[in-house]
Amino acid sequence: MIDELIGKIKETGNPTVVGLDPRLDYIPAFLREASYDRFGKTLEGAAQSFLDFNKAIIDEIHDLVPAVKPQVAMYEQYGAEGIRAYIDTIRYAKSKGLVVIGDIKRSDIASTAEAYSDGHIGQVDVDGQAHTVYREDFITLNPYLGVDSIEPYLGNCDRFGKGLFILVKTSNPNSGEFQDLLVDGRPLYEIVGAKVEAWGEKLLGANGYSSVGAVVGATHSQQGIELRKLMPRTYFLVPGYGAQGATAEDLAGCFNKDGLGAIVNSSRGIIAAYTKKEYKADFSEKDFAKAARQAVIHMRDDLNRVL
Ligand SMILES: O=C(O)c1cc(=O)[nH]c(=O)n1[C@@H]1O[C@H](COP(=O)(O)O)[C@@H](O)[C@H]1O
Repeated sequence: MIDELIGKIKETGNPTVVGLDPRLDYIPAFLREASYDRFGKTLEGAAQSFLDFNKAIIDEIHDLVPAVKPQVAMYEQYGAEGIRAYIDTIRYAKSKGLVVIGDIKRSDIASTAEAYSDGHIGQVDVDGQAHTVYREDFITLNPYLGVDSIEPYLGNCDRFGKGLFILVKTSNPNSGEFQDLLVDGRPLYEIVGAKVEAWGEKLLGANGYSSVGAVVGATHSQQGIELRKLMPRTYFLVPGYGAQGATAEDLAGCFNKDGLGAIVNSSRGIIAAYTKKEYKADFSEKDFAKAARQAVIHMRDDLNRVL
């Protein structure tokens, strides 16, 4: 799967991932009202407004970016209806040629991980009848339980041509609480990074990168530089640009000299761009998706400036 992602990055000349993290707060009122007219102020009403919002944004950005990253929590909180919107968002994004990174951050013992893995990136069996369910291309994982908790996903990556992004150094302010602890004189995130690089060795693609990637927060620029050296074959998913305060300069060290090696996510900074003062003058609420397109162009140019 990493080669498909790299192909799309080269085709668009853009390492930007649009994070599809919808919240009712920034679904434009006209979209929410249209959905409530059909379904009332119900879970279905919320979920339908998310799907309408995502589709409009995907229509505007699919030619500009390689990938989208729906964050499952935003959908899951609305129950079955929310999950339906998550699945329908994945289907729609893929129908437009986008690579889909399902941000599900799962972690459990192997027998349970197998169920997550089969549902998201493999297939499930119903008495001899195989079904593919969520169909993300990549998913995010938490490695805290160790290699046996990751193996069920590695197997499905190989079998179904999928990929992973595994948390190594996260973008949040307290990520150092555990991740920076020194173990035999080495920070834990480095030990995890070396493991992720090793886990990916069997899934190397034609471009020399593995389908087993790492999440490395843009907010920790020095660690990004160190991890880039330590993990030459691992692609980085880099969140934290924009709404969390990281700049293009902060994350430049996550890339290799050839401009590959990392994709950078922005969620609120793109999908809620129309609410921000720098876009308000040019884009009304009705033009929220066009504002998102403009924000993607701005981010693409900003990233390419430092590559
Ligand atoms: O795995 C992630 O994508 C992730 C890891 C991390 O360390 N930090 C982080 O912010 N994320 C996700 O990236 C997105 C960031 O959203 P914005 O801050 O709105 O751009 C959210 O979906 C987070 O869940």
